[in-house]
Amino acid sequence: MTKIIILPGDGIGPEVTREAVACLDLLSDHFDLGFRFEEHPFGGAAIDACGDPLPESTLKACRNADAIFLGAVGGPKWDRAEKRPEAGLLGLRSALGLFANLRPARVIEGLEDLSPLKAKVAAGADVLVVRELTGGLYFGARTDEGEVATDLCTYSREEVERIAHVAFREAGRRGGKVTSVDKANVLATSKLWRRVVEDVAAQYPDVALDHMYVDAAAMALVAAPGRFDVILTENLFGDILSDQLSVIGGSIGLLGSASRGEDGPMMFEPIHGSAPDIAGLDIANPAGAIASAAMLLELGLGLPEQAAMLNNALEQVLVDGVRTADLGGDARCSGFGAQVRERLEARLARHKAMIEHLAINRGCCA
Ligand SMILES: NC(=O)C1=CN([C@@H]2O[C@H](COP(=O)(O)OP(=O)(O)OC[C@H]3O[C@@H](n4cnc5c(N)ncnc54)[C@H](O)[C@@H]3O)[C@@H](O)[C@H]2O)C=CC1
Ligand SMILES: CC(C)CC(=O)C(=O)O
Ligand SMILES: [Mg+2]
Repeated sequence: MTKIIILPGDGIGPEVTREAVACLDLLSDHFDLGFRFEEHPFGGAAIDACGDPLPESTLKACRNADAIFLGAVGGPKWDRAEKRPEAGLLGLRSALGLFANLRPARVIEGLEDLSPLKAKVAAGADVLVVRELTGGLYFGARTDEGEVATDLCTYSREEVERIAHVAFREAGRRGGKVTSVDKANVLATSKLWRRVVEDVAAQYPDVALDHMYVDAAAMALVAAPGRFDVILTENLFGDILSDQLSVIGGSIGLLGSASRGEDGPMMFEPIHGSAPDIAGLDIANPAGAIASAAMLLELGLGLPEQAAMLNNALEQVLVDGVRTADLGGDARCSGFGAQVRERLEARLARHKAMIEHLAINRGCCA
């Protein structure tokens, strides 16, 4: 039995999560993977249920899970809540030690028209953002004295080292290049970041390293996304740059992500938020959630064959021209999910036929 904790959250979170989990369920049935899905309150929904965005029971279930899947949290309903839904998300990432957040983005071949960039600029763009997830401004001390407020940004050598190792290892498996993004012309934390990244780079002679200031990197991402392979950056910069990067492939609704720590269960979530402006309308794009489910299969559970099947089915739906509103179409969230499962079922049927064919042949030869 494989226990997968589901945190649908708020806004479009439950809508996109439903589509992704249905894909996982289909694969579990076909391959007899024994997935058991356990849903828990989280974010605004948990505030409504018990006054806490991260209830103790939810955290306990996550700690004991094989993998965690999250929709999204937040929304205007809780803007004035004593503890906001987003505090639950930061608390969960921190409690599970999920310091590394991987956000891959690419322009799919033949789908350059989805990019707002010129086809020539977009072609071949394939970037992995490795975002530090449990340090920096989001986790520093805050003060708010009414007319003056502060947020403290802190990074230690150890925090930079461990995320840098993740980025260099990923680059070694991909295009062999890390671009470290900071603001080392101004910020002390960025100066430390750059020194430590240089030190770690010395251990990876086959991976090229360059540095960019975050403002120039934001510009280069839209001017020449093809120059990047792995972007290594801190929490705030990674949050902002990955939303920007998502548009290069078409829409924020397309991107999934994986978060991991030194050990323990990994967490998977689309990079978007709860999108209150479209919640409840069944028009959200579930592709990012489904891509996150594929990452869960591959990185969380070590099932690359099943992950590839799901990714192929997802890509085929886009190649076939099915588009949700964010991509200029009129497909529904549920309809898009159903189309992915239809393509997936066709692949599973072919897989079953192939296994039966091999079994018959083996029987003949025995
Ligand atoms: N991981 C999480 O749970 C995150 C939560 N949030 C929270 O979500 C709430 C809304 O934040 P926003 O700044 O509006 O960011 P957002 O990512 O929710 O939405 C930004 C824009 O993108 C669109 N969009 C997002 N996902 C989409 C999808 N799957 N399909 C089609 N369109 C999509 C939305 O309609 C909106 O116009 C806030 O409370 C914020 O704190 C924001 C980012 C991440
Ligand atoms: C609460 C926020 C830090 C969530 C977010 O925007 C993200 O992780 O992408
Ligand atoms: Mg974000």
